[in-house]
Amino acid sequence: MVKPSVLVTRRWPAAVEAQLAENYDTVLNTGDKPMSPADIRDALKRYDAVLPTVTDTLNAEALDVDGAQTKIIANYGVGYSHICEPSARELGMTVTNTPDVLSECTADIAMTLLLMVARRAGEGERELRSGNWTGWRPTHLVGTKVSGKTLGIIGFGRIGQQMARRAHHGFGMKIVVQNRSRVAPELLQQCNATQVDSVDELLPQCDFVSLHCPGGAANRNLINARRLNLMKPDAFLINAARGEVIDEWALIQALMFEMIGGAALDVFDGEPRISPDLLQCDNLVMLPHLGSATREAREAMGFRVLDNLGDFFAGRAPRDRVI
Ligand SMILES: NC(=O)C1=CN([C@@H]2O[C@H](COP(=O)(O)OP(=O)(O)OC[C@H]3O[C@@H](n4cnc5c(N)ncnc54)[C@H](O)[C@@H]3O)[C@@H](O)[C@H]2O)C=CC1
Ligand SMILES: O=C(O)C(=O)CO
Repeated sequence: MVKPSVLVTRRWPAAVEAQLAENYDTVLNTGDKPMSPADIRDALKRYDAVLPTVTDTLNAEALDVDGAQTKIIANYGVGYSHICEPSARELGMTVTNTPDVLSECTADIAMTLLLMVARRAGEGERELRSGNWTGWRPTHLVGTKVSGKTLGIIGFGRIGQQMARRAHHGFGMKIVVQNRSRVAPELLQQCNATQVDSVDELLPQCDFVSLHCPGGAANRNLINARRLNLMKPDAFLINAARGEVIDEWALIQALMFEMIGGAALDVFDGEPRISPDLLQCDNLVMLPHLGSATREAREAMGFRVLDNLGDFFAGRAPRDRVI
């Protein structure tokens, strides 16, 4: 029997690549170079399945293909705002993602960011490594206490709920959530959380605000200059969602003029390009999109893609179909 042809756009964990090669006629991107929209368009004409990640652009231009061969785009990652939904639908392509298996690790990174920015850990490390540490003193790098403070979570889905658990059960934080739809009372009760009706209502109440909604056009600049102004002047903003959810220039202004206490980012608009202005902000912690970067999560994401492909090519509905 002829095996379906599969293109993997980046290197994946070895165990997953081996399994893919066994099950499918697999082409790996051994150089691990990001593919251009033109490369993607070409791949959509040649392979039964294309397996992209967040670094691939599958916008309307890339999906403007005549005679596409691809029937399934099985994304390696949970966020799929880099895939143009109307175009994929028009082409009749199935799109799947990899939810759940990375929720804990991504929440761990959001909690890491929260702690780092509150306790000025990035500044401390930079000082020490540059040889400028002159020793302990009562006024040195004094940060903000985390325990018992109020955390606002925007987007109370899988990762937002994991973040709430860590913050509430680990640090005794009070949790306030804002979600696009009403959250089941039993989910709120698990963290003694309260749901508010709008982002504007949430922001002024919180010492920390953590973003866990999807990216994409609908949430671009959800946190803009006006909303940054609604935050307490000593509050911190955490983003392990997508860069475009924050108006980056407005955030730079807020940080430079100390309109908020600080920010901590795992994701950036137009990453891996980083605005030079962000690099000037001392009250900012930055990580290079590490949310799901654990051996365990990255393998599980790959095996979840394999499950989705297995279902699809056996004629079953893939469990993680999103389009
Ligand atoms: N930093 C990283 O490495 C990672 C980032 N992510 C990002 O995290 C996002 C969330 O992932 P999951 O929790 O699995 O998704 P999910 O779908 O379980 O949760 C997202 C929640 O956000 C809500 N939402 C959407 N728009 C909203 C808005 N404007 N205001 C308030 N709530 C809104 C939805 O109703 C949903 O409950 C992904 O879409 C992805 O972009 C995911 C994994 C790793
Ligand atoms: O899964 C995602 O959406 C990521 O950003 C990378 O894990």
